[in-house]
Amino acid sequence: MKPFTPDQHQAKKRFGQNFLHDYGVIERIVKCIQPKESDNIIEIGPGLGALTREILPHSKKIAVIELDRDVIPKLKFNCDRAGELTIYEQDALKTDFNQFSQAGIMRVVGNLPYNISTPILFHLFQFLPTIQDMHFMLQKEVVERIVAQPGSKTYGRLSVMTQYYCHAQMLFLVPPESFDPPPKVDSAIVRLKPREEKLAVADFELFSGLVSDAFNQRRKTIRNVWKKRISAQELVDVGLDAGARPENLALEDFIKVANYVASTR
Ligand SMILES: C[S@@+](CC[C@H](N)C(=O)[O-])C[C@H]1O[C@@H](n2cnc3c(N)ncnc32)[C@H](O)[C@@H]1O
Repeated sequence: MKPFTPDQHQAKKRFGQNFLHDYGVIERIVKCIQPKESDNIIEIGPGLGALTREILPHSKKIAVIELDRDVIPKLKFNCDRAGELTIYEQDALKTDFNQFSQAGIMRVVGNLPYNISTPILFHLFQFLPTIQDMHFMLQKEVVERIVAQPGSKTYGRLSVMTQYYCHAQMLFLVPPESFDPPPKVDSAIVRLKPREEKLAVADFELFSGLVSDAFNQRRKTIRNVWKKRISAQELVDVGLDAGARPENLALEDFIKVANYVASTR
């Protein structure tokens, strides 16, 4: 394989560019992904190809989505079999991922630009029926929020909504020195597997709205947070403590409340 030359490009802050150069970390990510020849891999933000060039020897179908057109020639230069890559020079946030599903169920990977990682996750949640799994490098705090359980400080809207869609697992931490330039934060790899069985939510908009309202006022009790939607007695009737705080409710509790409110309209 060609030597990797990540110093060939001046990183652009506005694109969240922190290029991975730690080979040990790259190898560990590839081991976690376990790419197979028949996989339909979609990489978001390949940059200079640190990950791409290590996945290419394993998989035949790789599509990459990169917003910064200046890195594309360097990405091609760094990859031994660049001709086998399908390159989309576009914004992942505006990409219709259904277009890739003709090549089979997708495996989405990427060392995401941290400034837009949450919007990218919510964008991808629209395409879950055609996604097998996702492996992302994100800011460590974001991964902690994704996998957080009720009662923890980091548990919030991102935890509930991600866990509604997916099983989430933090795989390992990555220090700033593994990147060039080093970010100001620690990073972590997360694996997201879409739930095989969709959870029974009667009205998704209502559920999502109740979750947002709850965590926008996380210090209040649920009786107060939702007083216009459901009474304290009704909360007790669905099996909840009306004096609990949103951070103490499990995903299933939010669903119970949402389905109850939906049934009373
Ligand atoms: C953190 S860097 C990772 C680069 C490379 N994968 C690596 O690990 O070294 C994020 C990459 O995402 C690209 N990017 C930023 N915003 C994007 C967007 N909206 N859509 C697609 N790619 C984007 C950046 O240009 C950059 O190449």
